[in-house]
Amino acid sequence: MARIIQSSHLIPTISSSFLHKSSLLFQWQNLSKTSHSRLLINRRFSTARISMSLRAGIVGLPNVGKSTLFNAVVENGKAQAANFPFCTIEPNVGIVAVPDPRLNVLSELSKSQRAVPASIEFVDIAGLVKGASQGEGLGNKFLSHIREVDSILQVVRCFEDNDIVHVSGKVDPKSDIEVINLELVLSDLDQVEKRMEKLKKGRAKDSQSKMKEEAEKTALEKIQQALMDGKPARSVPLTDFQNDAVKHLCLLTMKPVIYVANVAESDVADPGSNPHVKDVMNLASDLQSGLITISAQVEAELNELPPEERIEYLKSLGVDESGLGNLIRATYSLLGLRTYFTSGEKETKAWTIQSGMTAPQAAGVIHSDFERGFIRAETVAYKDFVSAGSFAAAREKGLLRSEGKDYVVQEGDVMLFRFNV
Ligand SMILES: Nc1ncnc2c1ncn2[C@@H]1O[C@H](COP(=O)(O)OP(=O)(O)OP(=O)(O)O)[C@@H](O)[C@H]1O
Ligand SMILES: [Mg+2]
Repeated sequence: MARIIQSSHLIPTISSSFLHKSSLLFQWQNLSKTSHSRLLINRRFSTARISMSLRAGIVGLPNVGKSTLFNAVVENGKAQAANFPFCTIEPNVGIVAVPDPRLNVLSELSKSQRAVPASIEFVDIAGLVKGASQGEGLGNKFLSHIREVDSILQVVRCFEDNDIVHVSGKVDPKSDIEVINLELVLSDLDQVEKRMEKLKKGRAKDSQSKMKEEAEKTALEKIQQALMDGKPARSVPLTDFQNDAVKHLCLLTMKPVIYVANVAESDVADPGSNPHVKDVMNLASDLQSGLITISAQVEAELNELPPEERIEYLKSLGVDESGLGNLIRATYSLLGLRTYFTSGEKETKAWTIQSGMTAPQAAGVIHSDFERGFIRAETVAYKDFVSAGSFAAAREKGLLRSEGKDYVVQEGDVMLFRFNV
């Protein structure tokens, strides 16, 4: 319930008529010469679920700074994006704007009434403990929360503080990371084995489903082997078809991970000198994952200060800026996310897609109907849009391309979708 209320904050123009397709269609501008196709000038619509916002789950052992980081990101999001319909959906889910200067440039050129940045949903997940996959702690419940996110930010404690209890008695990032990763691996293994048992019954009737079942079985055998070796599912090379076949399992170790080394105030200026951070760095690189160093505590304290005192505080720590903007941008790019824009008089909007998405898939981020009925996408590169000044001018100059369903959307494309539903 809270989600839906807050969604309407995020996209204030969603009204109850959104639910009625006919009225929704009525508002789309029909610029097509054929009576069936419509040209969408993206404006007011998004799915009731906030589909442009991908979810990053903040995961880690208890007491490592997850909530401190979450609160800092969310509070800062509010402060940094006064114009952004930012919201906390539930106490532990918050939406944060992704800073992007291109948005305002496009918005000014199109004389848009408003500019809506891309966003990431951050989810603060309760601490995992050893044995979680066997139901220890709050075990399976929290593993299921991780299953729902698109990517994982694994917070690793790199600060020493005798007053703050460490569940295993001492600060040891390598062991902490291993504990978490083992729980994720064990949970996936359980899931994979249950699924393999089911697949043995071979329920597929037609040849298409049989092929899919076979692909799933082959993929699961490979994944099972990797998991038994303690390796994540994402380390297994799979074909696109196999990947698709196992997607429904939402395996935890298939999700991209960024390690967040949470350091003490005294390490902010030179985190690399902290041996715990070095350990995390080495592991992150071995595990082909990203790494961000931040002090959740400093970020939380910065939020408490009036703006003029923030600069003083940062200076006293030997740094120029807060690490949060960086964290958000890094999360966005390390997760292979890309931005495309829609730009019109009503609104200029940045949409988030996964790298490699085709034009219909990108259209589907706005609404599933646009993917289903996709015909083509009028596309212009960001810099060409800026040099021409508008879609019409870009068309006149031959900079506007008409792209079909196989077109892979490029970073910064400005797009108009033609579709037929
Ligand atoms: N970089 C840091 N330096 C010093 N103290 C920190 C730092 N980050 C967090 N803390 C402190 O660590 C304690 C635990 O933080 P927090 O509640 O955010 O942990 P958590 O991972 O959310 O724990 P739980 O799993 O129990 O929810 C708090 O007292 C917080 O102020
Ligand atoms: Mg917490």
